[in-house]
Amino acid sequence: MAALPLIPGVPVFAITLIGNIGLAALVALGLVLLTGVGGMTSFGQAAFCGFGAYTTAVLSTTYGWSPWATLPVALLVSGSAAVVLGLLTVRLSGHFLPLGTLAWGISLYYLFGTLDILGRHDGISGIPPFSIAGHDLIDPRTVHYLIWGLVIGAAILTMHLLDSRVGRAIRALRRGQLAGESFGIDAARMKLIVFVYAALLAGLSGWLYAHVTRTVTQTPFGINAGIEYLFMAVLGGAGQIFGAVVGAGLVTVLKEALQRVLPQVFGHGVQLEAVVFGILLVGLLQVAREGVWPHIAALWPARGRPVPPDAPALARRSASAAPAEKLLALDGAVKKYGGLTAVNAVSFAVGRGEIVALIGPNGAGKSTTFNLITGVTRLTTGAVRFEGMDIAGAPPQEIARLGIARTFQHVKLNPEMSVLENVALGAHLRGHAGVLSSMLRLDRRDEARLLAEARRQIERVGLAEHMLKPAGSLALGQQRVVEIARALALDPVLLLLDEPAAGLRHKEKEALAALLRSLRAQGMSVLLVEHDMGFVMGLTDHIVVLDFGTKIAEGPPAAIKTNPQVLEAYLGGVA
Ligand SMILES: Nc1ncnc2c1ncn2[C@@H]1O[C@H](COP(=O)(O)OP(=O)(O)OP(=O)(O)O)[C@@H](O)[C@H]1O
Repeated sequence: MAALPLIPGVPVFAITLIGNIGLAALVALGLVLLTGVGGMTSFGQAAFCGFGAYTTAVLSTTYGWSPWATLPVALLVSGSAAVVLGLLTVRLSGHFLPLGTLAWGISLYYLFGTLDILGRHDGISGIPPFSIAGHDLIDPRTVHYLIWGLVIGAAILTMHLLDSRVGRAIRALRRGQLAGESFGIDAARMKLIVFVYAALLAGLSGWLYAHVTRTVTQTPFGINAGIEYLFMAVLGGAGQIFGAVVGAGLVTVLKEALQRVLPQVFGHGVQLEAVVFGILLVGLLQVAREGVWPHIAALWPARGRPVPPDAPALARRSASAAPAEKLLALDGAVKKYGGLTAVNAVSFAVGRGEIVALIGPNGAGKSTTFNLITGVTRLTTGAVRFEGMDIAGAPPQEIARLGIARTFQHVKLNPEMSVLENVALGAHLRGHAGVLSSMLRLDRRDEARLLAEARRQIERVGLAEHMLKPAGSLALGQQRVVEIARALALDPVLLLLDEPAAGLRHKEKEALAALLRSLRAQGMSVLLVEHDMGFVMGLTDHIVVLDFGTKIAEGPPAAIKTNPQVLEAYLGGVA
């Protein structure tokens, strides 16, 4: 890219077109993060370009500021607008989220064309060009370096961000919030961060655009442009950083080519560009659903990550403040769903260094009880105490912070992320790196310790050979074990395992039981839901039996085995 303007014979028109690709790529890059990685669809991204462009246009024409000096203000305005709109929008889910972005995208477009200070429909012209030491950067060949320098810089910073503690948290959002929240990730905050980040890139693009074209009107900041940017991100390969550049290139070149070729074929009276453009894009997406970039990337061998080297261990949780208390105690816990009582006045306790099983037939209320403990569902009445503290009503992030880690009945890993990265997500609360330090690569020591911890936990559960594979490529039983490693990476005091042995072979079950015994010997407590009675009876210290939401028995395995009520209700006479 850098050499392009130096190559003799490359026409200025081509350089200008490539500059436009760069401008679009900046916006698409934000969308890659927002939509492709974070799973939030935005049609309104062009409006943030508008904030950047109009801010610098007003400051540099009306107030005579230098274009360079307006950059921080342009970013501040775009970023502040994103905070306000993000607070309103990112909490929406499903189709409400894109509809919300459409709504403010349209509103802002009309606002830009209505305000006197922004020149109404005529916009603002006479914007000064960039200049360095008295030399104006008017020639597309020189502006080229500025545009592409910023695109490449933004791509590198974004790449760093994605490959970090914060990046893992952002990537985890796409598969639903619960798994991330259960490991202390504040999903609402993460979404807002991504939203603002994408808006800043769009604002940067708008700022550049204003001083490159030197005229700003509302047209490039409307919904049409917003849709086009989204197309670029999706077509290039949503979620792929270089996809943004490829998508921006494809859409910009295709539009340009159609505008040149079609009038020659069909005459100037027929405007078919939009129709043909639409058909071509839909066709391309049919062929390459994941976008174009993965197909390009497949042309050369993937560079695998190495197994992370050893690093100093992360700090461990300090000992409990109230060791005399039972670790976990449910006291008359009730959960009603309308007329159905899923959990009916259930009380039981888990002591320190104890393995307790919660058993019962399907629909007995076991998972609901788990959800009450982990803050996923709110109690109707009753209490849940952890180390003597009432934790009923605390959100999952807070529960994780206290040292309660869980696995899920329906595995909630990010299948595209490696086993290592999934497990590292479990150690999120034990790291400290934020957005800026991640982008600037100042997080490497923190990151090395998180990855080394993830590696240790993966080795501990016996999955070392699968460490670098995508989690989705493992057998379901192994994925459950990955979830256990992820839970262990939190450095928990209490481990909640929802059907950990489901899908495991006999040998794997034995290994799992040995692991849980060794955790118990180290003082960890485990509460597990399990249908495999052989596994439960041989492992646990105490069993709680639920039926139709009510506790019908509890005691040591030997007593439960022969309890007539349990045999009647749960084992149905099998034993
Ligand atoms: N969100 C919900 N809304 C309405 N009813 C629910 C909800 N979640 C659970 N239930 C009902 O509560 C009861 C207990 O369900 P729960 O999933 O806790 O049982 P379980 O013992 O975990 O069963 P399984 O072994 O099949 O997972 C069931 O009747 C279920 O249909």
